Amino acid sequence: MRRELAIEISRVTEAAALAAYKWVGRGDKNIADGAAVEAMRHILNQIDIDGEIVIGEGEIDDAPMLYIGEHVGSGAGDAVDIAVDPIEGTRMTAMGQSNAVAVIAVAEKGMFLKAPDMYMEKLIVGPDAKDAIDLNRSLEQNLKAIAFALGKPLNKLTCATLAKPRHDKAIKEMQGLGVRVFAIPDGDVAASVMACMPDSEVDLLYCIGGAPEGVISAAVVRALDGNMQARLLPRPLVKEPTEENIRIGEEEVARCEALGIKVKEVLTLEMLAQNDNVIFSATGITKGDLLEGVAINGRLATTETLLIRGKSRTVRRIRSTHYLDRKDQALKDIIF
Ligand SMILES: O=P(O)(O)OC[C@H]1O[C@](O)(COP(=O)(O)O)[C@@H](O)[C@@H]1O
Repeated sequence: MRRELAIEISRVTEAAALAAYKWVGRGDKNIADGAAVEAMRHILNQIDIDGEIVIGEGEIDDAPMLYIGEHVGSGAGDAVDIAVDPIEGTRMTAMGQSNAVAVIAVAEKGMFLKAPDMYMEKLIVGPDAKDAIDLNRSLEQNLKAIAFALGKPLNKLTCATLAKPRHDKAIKEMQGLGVRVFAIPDGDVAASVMACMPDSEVDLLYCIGGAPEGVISAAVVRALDGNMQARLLPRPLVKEPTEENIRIGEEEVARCEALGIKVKEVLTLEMLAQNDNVIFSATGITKGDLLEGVAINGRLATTETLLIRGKSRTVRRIRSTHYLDRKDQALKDIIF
């Protein structure tokens, strides 16, 4: 992938964040998501790539834009696979809460696992603990191995997770071992980035979240030389085993089988993102632990973007000032 593509990709998440901002705190996550999707697609189609969405907004039947299999870009240039989450934290956006981001990951063709939209158990660490994780072992064994690799006692270890009832037991267990737990309401991609960033106080991420978010996280883990292991979990193993959830679970297993993936089997980082020639871009929508949110003052908007290019392992923080009246008309129609 040509080097300049990274900068062009950062414009995609900037546009999505600006579009989402209009809907921050307005209570409708679907409208917010729709605006971010439209903005993302608009900019993607201006870029010289032969891109295919492999992690997106769903199948063609239920997602009019950025559906899985959709081709984006001018068709000229690098053939790439693209994983998008136009709003990672739709509920936070709708409720005006912190930590919502727009994210995208781009890789060479065929490098991302085409994971179905189901739950995924994820364990992520940064470079210094990359050899310490094994999802076949217990959480306690993993925490001890990570602490040992980092040369610190368990009570100096910090784990990010999602504050969901399904994690109550794990959170209690970790806290019982003395581990400090940051349980955020939503948004495990940003937390995954923090687990791998050299200047972050988060040592690991452990949670059950979305598989699409897991693949996007794998891209950034790859780029930052961390490690990740994961397991796809059918819905009844995560939610109440109601009739509906059992039916969904059976569909998920069938999807996985069709893709040649075994549910509940440990997936390594190499299976999730096959090499580190990836581009990852995230722009803050609302202010968060990782990024500043969008701020608009009259015709001026500022955004903060984290842009990571795996090949060179360059991490850029880009603070942009946008003169909104100079944007092209199609983008203005989405943003205003
Ligand atoms: O809301 P659930 O079902 O617990 O799913 C968890 C997933 O939802 C999120 O918290 C938010 O995702 P969206 O905003 O894209 O829906 C993800 O970060 C996480 O992986």
